[in-house]
Amino acid sequence: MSNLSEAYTDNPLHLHHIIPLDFDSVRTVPDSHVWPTSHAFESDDQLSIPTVDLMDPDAVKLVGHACETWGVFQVINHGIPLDIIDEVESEARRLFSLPTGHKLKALRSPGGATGYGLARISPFFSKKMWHEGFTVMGSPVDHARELWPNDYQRFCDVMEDYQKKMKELAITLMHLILKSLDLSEEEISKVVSPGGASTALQLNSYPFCPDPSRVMGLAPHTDTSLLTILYQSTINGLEIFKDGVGWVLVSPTNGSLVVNVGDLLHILSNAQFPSVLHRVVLKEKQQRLSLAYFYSPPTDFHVSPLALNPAQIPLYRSVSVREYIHIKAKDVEKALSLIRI
Ligand SMILES: C=C1C[C@]23C[C@@]1(O)CC[C@H]2[C@@]12CCC[C@@](C)(C(=O)O1)[C@H]2[C@@H]3C(=O)O
Ligand SMILES: O=C(O)CCC(=O)C(=O)O
Ligand SMILES: [Fe+2]
Repeated sequence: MSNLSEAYTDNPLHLHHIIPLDFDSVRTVPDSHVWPTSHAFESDDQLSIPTVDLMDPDAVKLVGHACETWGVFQVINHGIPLDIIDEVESEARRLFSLPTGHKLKALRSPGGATGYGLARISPFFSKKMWHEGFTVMGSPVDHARELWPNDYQRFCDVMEDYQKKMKELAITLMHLILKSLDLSEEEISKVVSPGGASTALQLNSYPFCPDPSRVMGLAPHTDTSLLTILYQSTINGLEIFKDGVGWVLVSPTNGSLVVNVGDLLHILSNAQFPSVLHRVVLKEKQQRLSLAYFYSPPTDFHVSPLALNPAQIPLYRSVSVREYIHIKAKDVEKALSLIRI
């Protein structure tokens, strides 16, 4: 067993942690979705995460500094044509605007990884999130056929093309990031190779909400990946947690993509590049969409701290991607500390 989808089969979820609310029919927020209001919902909307121009000759240094100090940055001049992003967004809108009963035809199965449903972290929170997602790993044809038996090709073509482009960008970014850690080309090519990677594309929708200040779009979490490349359409909502500051809003900027450090890069960099805690709050009643692309090594790859100088001790034991997914499925909050030496 070595693909990402199979890595999730041993940790099946209960259906009530997969099936989203029937958002079409609710007029008020049900108690199951009301989160305690506290100062924690406040965020700093003045500070901004760094922006890195990928054409900048100093990109290696800039990317390294951003990973070290923020764990997240925006990229511009990333080479992803904006019309391709628009097409994915429009196909995602087509999917999420189907009636709830219809979307359930493509429901993620309890031991499955792909299809329509709640975020995987749902079981760890007592309140439900105001969110619905659709996970794609490679070809989405099986689920697309369930949704549109006679009209699934365009959705598949657009999703596959986007994943190809995202993979190229993820590889470019990984080279820059690992170079900034002073890894040799040989070491880099062990971690990053075009043929060998585990990847997933997550379409996120935060539906229209009658009372946005009482709900949580996506609860605070770190991503499991090496890195995640996120496109957020025009609506605010993404916040990252910065030590000493608190929650910082990441406003969408036209044409830029948000890159964040995931747990696997945290381990690989021996915590020099910490994975960033982030969440989505609803700032407006209107529906918000985002597209998250997760890039990781193959599931049988062992991740351990690299590029240590003689004075440094490894903070984490070696762990395969597959094992780390299992550990995180059991305890999302403690996963990193459970492999700490
Ligand atoms: C590859 C993946 C990362 C992810 C689990 C998944 O199989 C596909 C969905 C991803 C997502 C998106 C929302 C937040 C998150 C924590 C979750 O519950 O599902 C991430 C997962 C992750 O990074 O572990
Ligand atoms: O919707 C967003 O802006 C963030 C989504 C996210 O964090 C994720 O899919 O892991
Ligand atoms: Fe995330």
